[in-house]
Parts: sequence; structure tokens; C-alpha cells
Amino acid sequence: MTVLDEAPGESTGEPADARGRVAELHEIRARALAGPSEKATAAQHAKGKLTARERIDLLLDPGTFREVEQLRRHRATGFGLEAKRPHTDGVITGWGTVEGRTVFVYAHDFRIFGGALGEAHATKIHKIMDMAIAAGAPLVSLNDGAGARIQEGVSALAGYGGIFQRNTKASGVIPQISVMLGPCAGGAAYSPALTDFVFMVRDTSQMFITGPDVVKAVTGEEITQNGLGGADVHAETSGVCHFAYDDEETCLAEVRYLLSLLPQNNRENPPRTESADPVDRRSDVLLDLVPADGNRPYDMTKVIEEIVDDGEYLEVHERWARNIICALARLDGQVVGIVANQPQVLAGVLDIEASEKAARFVQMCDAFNIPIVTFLDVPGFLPGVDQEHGGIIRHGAKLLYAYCNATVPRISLILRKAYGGAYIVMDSQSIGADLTYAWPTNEIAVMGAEGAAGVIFRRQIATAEDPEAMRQKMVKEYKSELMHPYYAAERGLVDDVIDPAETREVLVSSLAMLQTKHADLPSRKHGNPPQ
Ligand SMILES: CC(C)(COP(=O)(O)OP(=O)(O)OC[C@H]1O[C@@H](n2cnc3c(N)ncnc32)[C@H](O)[C@@H]1OP(=O)(O)O)[C@@H](O)C(=O)NCCC(=O)NCCSC(=O)CC(=O)O
Repeated sequence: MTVLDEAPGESTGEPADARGRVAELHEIRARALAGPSEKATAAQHAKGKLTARERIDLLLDPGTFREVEQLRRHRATGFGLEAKRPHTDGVITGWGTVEGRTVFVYAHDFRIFGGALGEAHATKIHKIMDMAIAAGAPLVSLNDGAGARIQEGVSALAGYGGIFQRNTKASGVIPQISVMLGPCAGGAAYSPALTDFVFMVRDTSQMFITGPDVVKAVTGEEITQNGLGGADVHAETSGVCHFAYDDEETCLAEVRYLLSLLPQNNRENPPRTESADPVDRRSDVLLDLVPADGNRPYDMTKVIEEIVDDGEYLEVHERWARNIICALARLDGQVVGIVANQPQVLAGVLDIEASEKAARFVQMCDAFNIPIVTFLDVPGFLPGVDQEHGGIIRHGAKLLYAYCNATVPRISLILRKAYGGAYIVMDSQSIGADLTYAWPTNEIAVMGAEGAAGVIFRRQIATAEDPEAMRQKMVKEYKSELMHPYYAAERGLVDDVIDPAETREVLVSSLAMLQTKHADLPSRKHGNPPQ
């Protein structure tokens, strides 16, 4: 007999003295804690997965987990469910602390109905979500469930609806983190998409709306579970997942690290730490890292590393849309969100995916009071039929909208080129950056000199005796007139041109000034952002 069966651990209801009742409680608890059977636990481990309680232990500070509704059981009938009423109903819910701060958690127990969600299971999740929202503390879900519990039919589907509604209500109020630790199909994949961050583990976790069998039946395509919705697919191709790791231990340690960079809720600031990295540390090496020739690539992550505290940062969506970098880091102990073009990938151009990635990140930073620092080195939006037909206009508009709407402190720094619409979108002064700096290597312009000269001097070049010589002359003229590094500064479009070696100090002192920034948007129900 297992905990999935009816009687074990159930109270006899017989009168007993208090000590007897307490002993009975301990016995029921022990059974609920043990879970269905050693065989089920071994099967879970054999798949390279931990049990729900082992995961919670890794996530939370030792000994801090306080469980809610451990003794909950479903009351569903049919398909033999009456005889299978395990305590917890396949989901463990409660709260504990991470580095001393309260965090709510729910974890599917795959050993019970494959972690599938029934009515009681769902209402436990609803309750813990409501508690997290009321307490103003982050919610972490440890997902390892097969979707709607098929035997409970439409009641299970309604349970999902309640989760989605609460995910949306909590959005921008408390941080919500989804950790995918098993096969998550159907309903189990939608909720994570509504949350702020999705973590996955290679080989053992998958997310899909319909599994390989349904895909084959409908489209004829043959694909494995990992090929369809594994961690690498979602981290590199779909962008559904923000972080992917090789094992659960590393994954849960990284969830703890992410939480250390986030506030408890939208009314608080992220936790500030003491930094031993000197504020006035000069970075002469930056001049070597960034070639003056605007056409030469370099690795922007090295620039970020050089500027932030102790060279430490957490990249979000590291392997998706790699032409833009979104990262959380600290400057003098204060958490900042960094958005930076990556000249090493597609020359740092903005395309559909880069715009979507950065837009979501800017939105997240703004929701959780994280100042945004933007590093520009962008040749423009990516031209092409695919991009236009794919809706680059509306996707690019998402990034523009996110920046324009952000009321947190915003600082932008132009390292080298910043051309056209991409310059405006990447937090230019004209869309509301609080402070805009440029290095003396900046090239702010409508477009590159070659392209510009070809348009505005087309006739002179075409009719010249030596068109190539004329073209070169016009390019030079355009550069000296409009593309010198002080053109924007003379017009007040950048607040200062700074020595790159002083970047860290300039950013830290600017953030300190902006700490008390307060900005209100006009009263409205909500905007209508481009989708
Ligand atoms: C998730 C899986 C890939 C896991 O495969 P594994 O080989 O690891 O494990 P398994 O198949 O032995 O399953 C473990 C136990 O969980 C049970 N089980 C699995 N899925 C279940 C479900 N959805 N409802 C109720 N029980 C379920 C199995 O019967 C088994 O019970 P026992 O141990 O007693 O034998 C597979 O079980 C699966 O494909 N399940 C169906 C997933 C699905 O279609 N979900 C969508 C539901 S619709 C939905 O969510 C709404 C929507 O459409 O969006």
C-alpha cells in the first residue's frame, strides 16, 4: 500500500489522549513527507531528477521551509481516483527564505500522478500565489508536471485558469520565477510564459504545448522531446527560457543568485551590498578593448566586466538574440540592468529578436526599480525582407515603448557608432534618458558616412569626371561636418563626452544623483503597447 492509496496515515477518528493525537499527527506527517514509495523516488532519481522536497531544500536556506496544506487530498471521483488520495495531492507549497528574505514556493511532485494538476492541487497553488502577492514576496515554481490531470477533466483546466489569472495579477508586483525540471506539457507550459524568468535544465526538462506524438499526428513531423522543447531549443531558438544549466543543483543555485539581485516587490529597491571595488577605479584598458575603427568587432561583455563591480554580472537570455546583451550587475553595490549592443554578433545590429529581448528586460527592470544603463554601439536596424515581413516595425516599437515608459533612472553611454532609429530607440536623450554620455570615439548620425554621401550627393558623384574621387571627397566632407564626436555635445544631445577610463566613476556618481528620481506617467488604465 502506498500514500497514493486510501487508508495510510489517516486518522482513525477514535477519541485518544492529546499525546496519542500528536503521535498520530507525526505519523501522518512522516508518511506525507516520505511520498508514495521508495520505488517512485528511485524512478525519479533514475531519470536524473531530484524529488520536489530535495529541490526545495536546495532552493531555500536550510531549515526555513514552512509547508502549507501538506495534508490536502483531492475529492475527485471516477477512474479509480477514490482509491488514490495521497496527501499533498502532488504539489508541495509553502514559504521559506533565500539569504534571509521570504520566498514562496510550489513544487510539483512527479511521483504523484506525474505531477499532473487536478482541482485540489490547483487550489493549493492558488492559495500560495495569493499569499505571495499579499506578503509582497517572490514566488518560485519548481515545475515537473504532466499538465492537466486527465481524470479530472475540465476542473483541472479551470485550475490552470486560476493560476494564469494570478500570474498576470502578480506581474510587475512580485518577482515570479519558473524553474522547469521535468516534462511540462500543455497547461504546465503556459504559466511560466507569464512569469518574469524561466530556468531550464538540459536533458531532463522540456516545455511544449503538444508533445512529439501530437506533432507527428498533426503535421507529420518527427522529433524528440528535447528537439521539440528542450532547454537548448528554448534558450537559443525560441527565447522561451532565460537560463539553461546542466544540472538541477547549479540551476537552483543560480535561482538563489538571481533572487539576490531582485527586490521583494515593486515597492522596494533591490538589495544594496557593500562593494570593495573602488568607485574611482580607472579603466584604461577600455581603450584597448574597443577599437576606434567602427567596423571592427569586439566583445562587449569584456567592456561590461571591466566597468561593473568585481567584473561580475548575470546575463539574461545569454544565448538568444546574442546581438544584444541584457545583464544584471552592480555598480558600487547598487543593482543595475545593463542593455548593450554586441558588435561581435551581427555587428550589434537590432533585429526582431534583439528588440523583443531587450524590451522585456527593460520592462522588467522598470517594474522592479532597477536603474537601466545602456551601452550603445549600433549600426542600425537590420534591413531585409524577412525582417520587414516578420514585423520589425512593431517588434522594434516594443523596445521603444518599453524605454519611453520606463520611469527608473536611465543612463546611456555611446561608445562608438549610434546610427538612425536604432540610436533613438537605444535610450537616447530624446526618449527620456536621464543622462547621456559619449566617449570621444562616438559617431552619432542618421547613418554611416558612406551611405549618407551616396544619398545626398548622388548627383554630384554621378556627374563628376572622377566619380570615385568625388565620392571620397563627399564622404570626408559629411564626416567632418556631421560626424565629429562633438556634434551631438554641441547641441546638448549628450550631457558630456567622457574619458573612457573614467566610465565607472561617471556611472556611479550619476546613479547616486538619480537615486531619488521620481517620475509619474499620466493617469490611465494601462497603455496599449505594440505586440
Ligand atoms: C509527461 C510525460 C512525458 C512523462 O512521461 P514518463 O514516461 O516520464 O512518465 P509516465 O508516462 O510513466 O507518467 C508517470 C505517471 O503520471 C501519470 N500521468 C502522466 N500524465 C498525466 C496526466 N496528464 N494526468 C494524469 N496522470 C498523468 C501516468 O499515468 C503515470 O502514472 P502511473 O505512475 O500511475 O503509471 C507523459 O506522462 C505524458 O506525455 N503525459 C501526458 C502529457 C499531456 O498530454 N499533458 C497535457 C494535458 S492537457 C493540458 O494540460 C491542457 C492543454 O491542452 O493545454
